[in-house]
Amino acid sequence: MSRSDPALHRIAALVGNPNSGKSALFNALTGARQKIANYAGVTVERKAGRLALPGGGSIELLDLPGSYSLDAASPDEEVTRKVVHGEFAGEAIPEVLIVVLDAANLEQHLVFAQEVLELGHPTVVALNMVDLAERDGLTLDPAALSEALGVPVIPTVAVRRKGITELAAAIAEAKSHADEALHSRWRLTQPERRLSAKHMARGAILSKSTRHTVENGIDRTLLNPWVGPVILFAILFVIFQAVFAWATPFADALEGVVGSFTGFVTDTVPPGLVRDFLTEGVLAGVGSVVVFLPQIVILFFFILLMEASGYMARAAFLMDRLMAGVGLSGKSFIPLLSSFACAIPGIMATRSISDPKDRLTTILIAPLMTCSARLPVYAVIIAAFIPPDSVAPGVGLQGLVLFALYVAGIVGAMVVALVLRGTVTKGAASGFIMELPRYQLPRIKDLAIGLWQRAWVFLRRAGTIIFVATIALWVLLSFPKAEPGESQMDSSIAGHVATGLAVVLEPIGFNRQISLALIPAMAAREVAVSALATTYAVDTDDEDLAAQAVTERIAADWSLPTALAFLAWFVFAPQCLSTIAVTRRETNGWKWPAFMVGYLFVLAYVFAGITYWSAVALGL
Ligand SMILES: Nc1nc2c(ncn2[C@@H]2O[C@H](COP(=O)(O)OP(=O)(O)OP(=O)(O)O)[C@@H](O)[C@H]2O)c(=O)[nH]1
Ligand SMILES: [Mg+2]
Repeated sequence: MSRSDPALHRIAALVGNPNSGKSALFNALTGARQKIANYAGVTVERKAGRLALPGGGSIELLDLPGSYSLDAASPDEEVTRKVVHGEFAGEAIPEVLIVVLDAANLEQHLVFAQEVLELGHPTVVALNMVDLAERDGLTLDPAALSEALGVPVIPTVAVRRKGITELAAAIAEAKSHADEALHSRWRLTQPERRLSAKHMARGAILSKSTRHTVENGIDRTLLNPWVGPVILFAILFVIFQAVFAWATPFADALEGVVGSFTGFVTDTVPPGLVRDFLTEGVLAGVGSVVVFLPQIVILFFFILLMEASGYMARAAFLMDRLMAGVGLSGKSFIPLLSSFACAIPGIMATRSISDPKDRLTTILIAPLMTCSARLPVYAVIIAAFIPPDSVAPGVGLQGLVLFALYVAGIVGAMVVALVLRGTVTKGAASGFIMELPRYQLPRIKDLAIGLWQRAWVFLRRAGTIIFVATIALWVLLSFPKAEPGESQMDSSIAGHVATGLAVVLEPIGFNRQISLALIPAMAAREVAVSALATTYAVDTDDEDLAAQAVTERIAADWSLPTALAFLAWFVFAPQCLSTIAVTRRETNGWKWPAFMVGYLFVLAYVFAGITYWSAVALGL
């Protein structure tokens, strides 16, 4: 299709990275004269408007979706590529391209700008958001940039209509050259574009404030390919140490409170069903979960701190390389990171991943990230079996084991991703460019609100889903009542179920208490802890023994290989129904949730088994 085909409209198009301000410029240039339709065959919006040119005449202006590259990755980018190449039927090649740059992120935005310029169309560059660049302490030199790019560069502030007239004039000027022959430029490779973007950005920046220089210096260290990951690893290590070291006094205090409640109920309520319900069901069960509140709060304190300070985006940037190694992009990092809180928001966050196979892979591995519901389970076993020793000054063994469990989940996820990308979700990895926010001192108030919200979510779970699941288990454990001389556990309904399950679970070292705890834990993982507490409380007639914390009962009752196998199980097992439900919703069917549950159970069983038998063989 020829550019001078008179049957077609003469058009100009706004292109640029996402969030550079294309739509804002589009609105400023066209005012209310807009038409919104869809591109043929795709759901991407075609936003067009009429731009009156200074000196008479007008041209149709297109607002294209943001893209990072003309090698289309997402449906949005595909539209941009087709439009600038004139591949859409009934759509002319744009006579003028307006490349929109974010002046505050110049280096990054210049990469795509060069790719557009290589097409050789008449082009104008809008250096947008100069107000934000100034706020960041950057003074830019549009003339130098224009020299380097070989096209006019117009500084603009779209939201304040600054530079709009100048931009329209430059578009009119470029349009008058539109009938000259195309002359494509030398094509660069992506790394070459990056390098020259760096030089051009440097040349266009006249001065920087000290703040900008300091931040760049910090980034040079934190984002250094060798030093950066070491620092990230060290930070995570400190976090997991703190989860144990700082929480202990608070957890002990909470345990004391639960203990005195139990004492109070035992003293005041006459023996019988009501007392058993309160002590064995409510206090032993729900109380055993609530004592983990300090650890949850400490973990989220650090996560919120990393988010608010701007470090989290840097961590994602560092992870991008690692992710590329297993066939995923850095885009998967944020969903996977959210999964450390809970897989449900994590899986929902995968909607931002454009490549469907990337997205599916990310959904399938999200449950392997250690969600906060697993923390109580890990913590209770670690407290029971791992002595609170120091392996080095300031390095506690318990924190180290917890750290190892988190790492095991991550490594597991990466290996699974690698396997999936080579088999069920085969395909090439897509590229990823991310904007790094500025560093900020976190505000105490925001942190406090964030922590309060997390703590409240946890307590609400304890009061609802965990409470209900624990009480249901208590009922199943308490009836029918045992004959004198029989154990309550053996005669109860739950006991019979456990005996049935033991056939499958005994080979991997699980005892009957564990078999029983795993079923209600499908509702929420923390229930495993409350279920164990209730099971042990029901299973004894000895008041003193019943009042003991679940940690002590487990320490006395389980072998170390069993405890380790239980931990290994929880690293992999798909232990919560809500995750399965959200996977069904996000993948539109039962196929992928079924696949996910299947592979996770197999991994959990195999790894728990391997752990158990290795530990037994080592004589632990
Ligand atoms: N301060 C400032 N903000 C701007 C400027 N131009 C745009 N913005 C804001 O930047 C944000 C992104 O602008 P959009 O116009 O939506 O960006 P876009 O390039 O169309 O983004 P996509 O359509 O996602 O590719 C909006 O919140 C705008 O209000 C500017 O010159 N200065
Ligand atoms: Mg837009």
